[in-house]
Amino acid sequence: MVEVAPILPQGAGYGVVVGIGGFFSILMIGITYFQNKYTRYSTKASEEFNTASRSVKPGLIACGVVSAWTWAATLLQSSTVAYEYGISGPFWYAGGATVQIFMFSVLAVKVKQNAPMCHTFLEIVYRRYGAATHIIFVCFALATNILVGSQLLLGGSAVVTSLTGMNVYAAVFLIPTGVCTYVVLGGLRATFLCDYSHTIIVMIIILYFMFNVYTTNDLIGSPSRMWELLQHASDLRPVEGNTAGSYLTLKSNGGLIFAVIQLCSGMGTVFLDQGYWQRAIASRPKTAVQGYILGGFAWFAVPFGFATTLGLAAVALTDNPRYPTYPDNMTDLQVSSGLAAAFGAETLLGKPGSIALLITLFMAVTSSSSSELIAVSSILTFDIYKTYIKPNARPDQLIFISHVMICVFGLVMAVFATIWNAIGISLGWLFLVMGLIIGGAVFPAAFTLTWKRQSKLAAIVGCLGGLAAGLIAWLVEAKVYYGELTVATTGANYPTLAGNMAGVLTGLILSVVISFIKPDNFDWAVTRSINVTTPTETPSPMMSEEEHAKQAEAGAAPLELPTIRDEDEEMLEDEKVIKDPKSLQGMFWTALVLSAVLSFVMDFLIPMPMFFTHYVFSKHFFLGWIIISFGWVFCSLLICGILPIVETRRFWRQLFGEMFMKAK
Ligand SMILES: NC(N)=O
Repeated sequence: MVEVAPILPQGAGYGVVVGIGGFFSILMIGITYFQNKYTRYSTKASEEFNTASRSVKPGLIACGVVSAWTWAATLLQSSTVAYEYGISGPFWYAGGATVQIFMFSVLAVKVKQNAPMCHTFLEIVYRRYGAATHIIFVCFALATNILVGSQLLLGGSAVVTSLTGMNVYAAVFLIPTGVCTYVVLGGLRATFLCDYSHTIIVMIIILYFMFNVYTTNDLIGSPSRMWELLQHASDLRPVEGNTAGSYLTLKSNGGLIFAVIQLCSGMGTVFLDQGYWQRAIASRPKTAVQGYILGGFAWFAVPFGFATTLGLAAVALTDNPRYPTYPDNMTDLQVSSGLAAAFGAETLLGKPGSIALLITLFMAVTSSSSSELIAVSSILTFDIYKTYIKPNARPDQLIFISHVMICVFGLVMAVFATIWNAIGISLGWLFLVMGLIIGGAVFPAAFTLTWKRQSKLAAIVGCLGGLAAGLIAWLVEAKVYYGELTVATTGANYPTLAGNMAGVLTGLILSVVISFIKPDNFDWAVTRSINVTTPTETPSPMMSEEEHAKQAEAGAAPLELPTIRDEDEEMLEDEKVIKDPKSLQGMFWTALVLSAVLSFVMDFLIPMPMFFTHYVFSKHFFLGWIIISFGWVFCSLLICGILPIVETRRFWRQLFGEMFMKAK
């Protein structure tokens, strides 16, 4: 696919993919051993495996959100839009996909109020609307996971292949193998711990690139030199639709179109991805909102910092003899495959840069894949197996099915990525198109949990009408505007913009109009009773006293250990909150106001004045922009790296005491 010779040997590709995957699997065995021995959360309990016992604190939730939302595309497509539109690309990539995480904080608190014991958002659909609607939503949810999962592998494998020459199909199948292993071993909680390490590594490598490019590199080395090189690139290759063709302006028509696509598509890929619901379900009730607001804030820095560095470096260095495609420009396929970042890293830093990129990309792909794997496994276990095949399944059967489904979905992701590779679908195409396929279900899904007036008819017609409108608008626009339907025309800006907007907005309009004509008046008590039909049937996420006694005989820790006492206390506190959903009403308003204000500031107040005034960044303004990007990445590192340790410091102190001093 790519004419540029790989800079690294094939062994580096296999080493990273197999070696790091193997390392994390071994780490997971260790974590699982200590979790089962020193805490009450047993990975053998299906509640713990799939919901982390609904006990995770906000720092780790924020980190998990960042990790799930950091795709290959977050690094690659953000650099592509930096390459295509200049400084506006990274801003819109980040701003256009952060607000959905902020908005999800509202759904997170609503889950705790209206369906606190659910495992998946689809269980809420089933209980509220019945089987037909449930099956439609399951199809949308699985389509979302398949599109996202295969897109992760498509982007990751393209760059691994470009950098190392590793066989692309080997990469596609080997990347999920290690992830499947560690997710099967550890379940959701242990996945959070791997998310933690992966996210920190990604952020440290982003800082490594940023410091190199903006402080020491011989080709750039300072913001002011980057500004000069971008000015020069604007003269050589002016950007159509940007003020004066400049790479240094937010007045970019292409950038703005991308922003709208990103907003619509991101709503689908957050609201319909069980991975984000799973993190809300795993949160402690009082802190779910914090987890999502902090997670959104922290995630912004990943594409913003990375693409403002490597994407812009690729623009600045395209006409440098060290650039891999020199003296040519990148081909459209290379750009669309997300190779701007790879070429930028290679030009700036040679082999060390390529290795750093390979590692950060692998971390991003594996941590978001782990989220997809356990999300789909929950859907297939609870929404298909338990709902339609074996309603009285025992916990050990549920765990077994969860394990099998993780492996099944790992294979499905790889098969779809293989298909995209074989038929010539690139990361950029898939990224722009996937939102229009799933967008119709965004608002019907959100309203299922938040709006008691949405009727069953409105939910169904909203989803299917949105899907039809999205597909029609997309294909008609491509045919009318370009005169033919090809991969190139269907992946272009205007058709994908039309499709994404039509999908999401039609779903919204149909759901609202139909619900107003004939509204439902749903009683949330019905969804609050999911999985808690009688007190004795309440599934315990913790080990029972008997289970614990059995484990204690086999060497597990006794129940009176401080770690275990604290876990019991937290569980009791959370149960009280869940029994009184009104106690979360303050959190709901906080989430609503914060997400609205932050979204407005991020996507309107900051960029629009610069867009409408056609402002081109001066050297000083660019310097300020870069300083902010550094500051933001550091803040994100604090949120994801330090906060989870601070909020669990008591646990770690007790755990080490129990492990090394045999404290009782
Ligand atoms: N997760 C995204 N949209 O990068």
